[in-house]
Amino acid sequence: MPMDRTGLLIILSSPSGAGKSTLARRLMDWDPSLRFSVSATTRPPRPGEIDGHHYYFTTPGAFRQMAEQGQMLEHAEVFGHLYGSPRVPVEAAMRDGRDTLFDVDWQGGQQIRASALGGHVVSIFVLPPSLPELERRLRARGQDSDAVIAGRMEKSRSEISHWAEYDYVLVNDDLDRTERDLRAIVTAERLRRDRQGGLGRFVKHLMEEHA
Ligand SMILES: Nc1nc2c(ncn2[C@@H]2O[C@H](COP(=O)(O)OP(=O)(O)O)[C@@H](O)[C@H]2O)c(=O)[nH]1
Ligand SMILES: Nc1ncnc2c1ncn2[C@@H]1O[C@H](COP(=O)(O)OP(=O)(O)O)[C@@H](O)[C@H]1O
Repeated sequence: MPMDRTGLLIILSSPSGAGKSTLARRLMDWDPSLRFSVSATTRPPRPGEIDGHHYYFTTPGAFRQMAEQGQMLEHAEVFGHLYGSPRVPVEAAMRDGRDTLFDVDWQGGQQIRASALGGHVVSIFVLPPSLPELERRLRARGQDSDAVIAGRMEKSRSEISHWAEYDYVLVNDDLDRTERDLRAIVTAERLRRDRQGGLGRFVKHLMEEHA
């Protein structure tokens, strides 16, 4: 008997540069059945970013229209640009029992928790080991101008101030260790979801099978 399950909603947030895109990529390599929620954004693409893979790059007008039509599960302004998670693919994944991974800021985290999707939500906040190390990583990534980096550093404190809203907080010092912790969280939360979801029916079936 297959177990009924609703896809898990996994929220990953951090100040810019703490490593959440890197961790998200590693998590997807570990489990290709995870679905990454590709966000729409009005921010211009960075070198190497692919439309439809990293983001759906769009205009403010088209973005606002999507939001007004209720096509966004959540949306927010971050660093002067609009970002949002398209609703339909998330609903489809949940129905199919596939887990969705979101790379969103704290505003997105709050809206996904509050959304009426009714699934099992787990939220993880990634902290840098220090603010100088955060800046070093932003520079090492080599994709943002000094002005953009300064803006992101300035915003890092307000993003970090939301850490306590999250179920788990990881300090991303050693990347391999953080990745292992993240996998452990996903594995444990899947088991909790099953416990709350279809497991009851499964146990009933198990007991009746040889009654
Ligand atoms: N609320 C919300 N935030 C998003 C979404 N997509 C990305 N973000 C956040 O926007 C911020 C900036 O993202 P990005 O421009 O890719 O920069 P990066 O985080 O430095 O790689 C990050 O905090 C992301 O988590 C989204 O769909 N909704
Ligand atoms: N634990 C870590 N130790 C050292 N460098 C890291 C670590 N995690 C990520 N990085 C590097 O820091 C930079 C920013 O990481 P990224 O995943 O783009 O952050 P975010 O998505 O949170 O903005 C990248 O160059 C990445 O390779």
